[in-house]
Amino acid sequence: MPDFAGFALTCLRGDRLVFTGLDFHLAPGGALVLLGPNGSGKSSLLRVMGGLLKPFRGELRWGDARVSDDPDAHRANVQYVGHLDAVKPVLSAAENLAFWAAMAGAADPMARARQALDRLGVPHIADVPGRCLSAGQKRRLNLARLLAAPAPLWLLDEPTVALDRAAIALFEGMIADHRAAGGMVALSTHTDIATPGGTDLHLDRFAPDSGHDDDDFLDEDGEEDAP
Ligand SMILES: Nc1ncnc2c1ncn2[C@@H]1O[C@H](COP(=O)(O)OP(=O)(O)OP(=O)(O)O)[C@@H](O)[C@H]1O
Repeated sequence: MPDFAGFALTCLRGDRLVFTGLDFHLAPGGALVLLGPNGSGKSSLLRVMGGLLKPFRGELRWGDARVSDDPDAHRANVQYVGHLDAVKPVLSAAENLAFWAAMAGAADPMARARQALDRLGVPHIADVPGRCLSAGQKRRLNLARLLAAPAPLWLLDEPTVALDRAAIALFEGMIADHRAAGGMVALSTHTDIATPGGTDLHLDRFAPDSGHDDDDFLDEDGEEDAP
């Protein structure tokens, strides 16, 4: 499994410089915990890492390859679970997951979906339509996507929001297993999530300081890059 790293990353959203000069490195089995106050850029960095948002400056590398040379190949290495739930309301929980498993090329998507729901402790929601799921059940369903449609790099934006304690424990076990198999994870959180041996990355340390001439950035491209 290759390393994943970012160098001298600068992120601009709208007309706001969010972070600048940010480096990170993830080795196989590694975990990066993104910390910082509201608005410090945790979600933005996860989107940059996933190729959903182009960095204004800097570059990402997957092993020796520059991510910007083949963004589609990079997206195939990533499973991103964000704030907005991706649950289709008319499909059952299992059908929602089977869709993702099929997209990932699973031979038997429905079997994979049911296994993933079992692992998340919610086999009983398999036939429940997405619109009838509770917030925590939806979150478990989204996290089950990590198992139903596996990828080496997990990018997780506040993954434990709405989860009860039992679900958080299950989820921590999933992360440990993923890392033990050489997978990598970057996650943002405002709470404690057990990631033994993980590295904390404090986004507020990369906030543009008062010495920056922000006009240097805004003159070139004041707009946010499209995904
Ligand atoms: N779609 C967008 N367009 C323009 N600006 C945005 C957009 N999304 C976020 N921003 C801005 O980017 C900055 C960083 O936001 P981001 O969501 O990355 O922070 P965060 O650390 O994840 O915050 P929180 O802890 O509240 O989730 C904020 O100033 C925010 O207003």
